[in-house]
Amino acid sequence: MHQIIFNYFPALTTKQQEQFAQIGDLYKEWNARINVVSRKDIDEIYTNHILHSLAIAKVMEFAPGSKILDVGTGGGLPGLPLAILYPEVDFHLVDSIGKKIKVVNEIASALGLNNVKGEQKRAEEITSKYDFVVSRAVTAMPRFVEWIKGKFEKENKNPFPNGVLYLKGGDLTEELTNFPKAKLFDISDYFEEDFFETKKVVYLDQKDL
Ligand SMILES: C[S@@+](CC[C@H](N)C(=O)[O-])C[C@H]1O[C@@H](n2cnc3c(N)ncnc32)[C@H](O)[C@@H]1O
Repeated sequence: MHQIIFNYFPALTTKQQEQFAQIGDLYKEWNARINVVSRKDIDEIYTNHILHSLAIAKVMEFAPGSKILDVGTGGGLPGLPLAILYPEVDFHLVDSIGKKIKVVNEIASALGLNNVKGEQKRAEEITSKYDFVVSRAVTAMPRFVEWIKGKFEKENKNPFPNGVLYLKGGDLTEELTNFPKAKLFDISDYFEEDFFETKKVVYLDQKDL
């Protein structure tokens, strides 16, 4: 099942391959105790959750030394798969619910990820600065932007200027009315599974928030 990750990311190191091979079982074990992904979806963990998270990496590669915030990470999505892919990038994963953060930290520790900090916190309370903010399925863009405005480093070290990379599905026309400069990337351009047919990565430059 994890083979799908190797197919789309053929340059993984042995360590990364081992981590991706392990993460599915870790999610299955933890999800039986603390619900972090829909239980009817857990058998599709590699496609619907792990590969979906990695769509962000197909849009833009994070430069080593970047600092990334994952807001409303739940059980660590998209942050944990991205942290495996980018061991030299620092990931701060926050969620307002403590038991979800327990799952994040347990999985990060079982995988030996030392570039992940999971913290129980509301997005609005964060005071640090980041190069990018990533997220999936947390809230509509206008509210999300209110939470994370002003939390960006000024200096850009990545291919795109610092900003937001948000995993979204469905019709975004209304949600993005106030963000005319948002760039939409179709995930179906990178991954052929039907699940990705209507799914997108939305990029917003922090200057346009
Ligand atoms: C539908 S879940 C998505 C979780 C994860 N991103 C995923 O895709 O599997 C939304 C998460 O956002 C969290 N959340 C909602 N409002 C938040 C806030 N203001 N600050 C931090 N987390 C928040 C919730 O606790 C919940 O875990």
